[in-house]
Amino acid sequence: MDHDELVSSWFHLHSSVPFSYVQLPEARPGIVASGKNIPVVDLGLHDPSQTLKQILNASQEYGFFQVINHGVPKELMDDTLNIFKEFHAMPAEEKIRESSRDPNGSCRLYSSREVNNKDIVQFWRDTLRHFCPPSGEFIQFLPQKPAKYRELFVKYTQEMRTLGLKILELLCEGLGLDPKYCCGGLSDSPSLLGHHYPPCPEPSLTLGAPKHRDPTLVTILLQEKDINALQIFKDGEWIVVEPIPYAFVVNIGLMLQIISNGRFIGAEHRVVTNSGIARTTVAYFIRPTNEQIIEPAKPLISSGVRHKYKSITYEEFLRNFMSKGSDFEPELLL
Ligand SMILES: O=C(O)CCC(=O)C(=O)O
Ligand SMILES: [Fe+2]
Repeated sequence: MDHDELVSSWFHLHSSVPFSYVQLPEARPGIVASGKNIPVVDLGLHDPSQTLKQILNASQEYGFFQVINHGVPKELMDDTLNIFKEFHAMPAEEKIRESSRDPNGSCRLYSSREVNNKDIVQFWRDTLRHFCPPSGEFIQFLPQKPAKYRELFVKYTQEMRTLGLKILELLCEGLGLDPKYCCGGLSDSPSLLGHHYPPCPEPSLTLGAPKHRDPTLVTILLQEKDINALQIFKDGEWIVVEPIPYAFVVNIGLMLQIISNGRFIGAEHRVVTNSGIARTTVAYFIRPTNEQIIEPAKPLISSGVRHKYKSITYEEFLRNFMSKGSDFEPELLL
C-alpha cells in the first residue's frame, strides 16, 4: 500500500473534504431520531432467564444492544483502545512495515481507497485488520510496534472469544437450538479490526463507514466513551448508539440472520465523522471458516416453518459480498 492512501496521512492538509470523499446527498448524515436508544443486556443478572429474555428481545427487534457486566477487565479495554490509537498515530512507513509481514494478508492495513473501486465515493477511515483464529496461527505476523501490541492482542482476542461464545450460546438457546450450535466451524475464523476515523473538516458531507450489515454471526465493538458516531437504521430512522462507559456494543450480523431463518435482525448501521477529535474503535468479528455452509438451522425448519434463505458456503458469500456489497442480499433469499 502507498502511504497516501491512508486518510491519516493527509487529512490535516485539508480544510475541506476532497471531492472523492463527498457522499451523494441521500447518503449524507442527516437528522437522527431524538430520545431513542438501543437496548442494554445485563450479563450479570442473578436470574439468567432475565438475561436470556433481554438478549432475545434485543436481537429480534433491533439486532443491536450494549452489554454490561460482561466480565472483561476495564483495564484491558482501556489498554486495547490505547494501543490501537498508538498504532494509528505512528508514521505511515512504520504502520505499513508493521502490518505487511504476511504475504498472504492475515494482517492488513487499508483504507477504502485500497479496497474499493476508485470511482465510488470513499470513506473517512483507516483500518488495521487481523485474522485471529483460536489456533493462534498468524501471531508471528502481528505488528511488533507499539511494543505491547502482541501481548495485548492475545489477551484481548482471548477475552473476546470467551464473551463471543457466551453470547452465541445465549442466542442459540433462545432460538431453541443446542446452545453449542454455533461453536466450532461457524465461529472459528474470527477477525479483529482496529478502525481509526481522523477528525474531518466537513462531517456533514462524509461518512466513516457506509450503511451496511456485517458479514459476521455477531460483532462485538469497543468504542470510545464520549463520541457519538455509530448509528443504526431502524424503522426508517437513524438511532445513535450513545456509548455507555465500559459496555460493548454487540450486533447481529447477516450470517446469524440466515442461521436464525430471519428471527434475528442483521441490523444496518453506519459511522459518521466529527471535526473535533479522532475516533478509534475495535471490532471483533465472529466469522465462520470458509468452507462452512451458511443456511437456516435445520431444527428451526423441521417444525414446518418455511426456509427463507438459500444455502451458501461462507467463501462464496464473502466473494459476492465483497464485490456486490448489500446488492447481494436479495440473492440470498429463497
Ligand atoms: O467503528 C464503528 O463504530 C463501527 C464499525 C463497523 O461497523 C464495522 O467494523 O463493521
Ligand atoms: Fe459494521
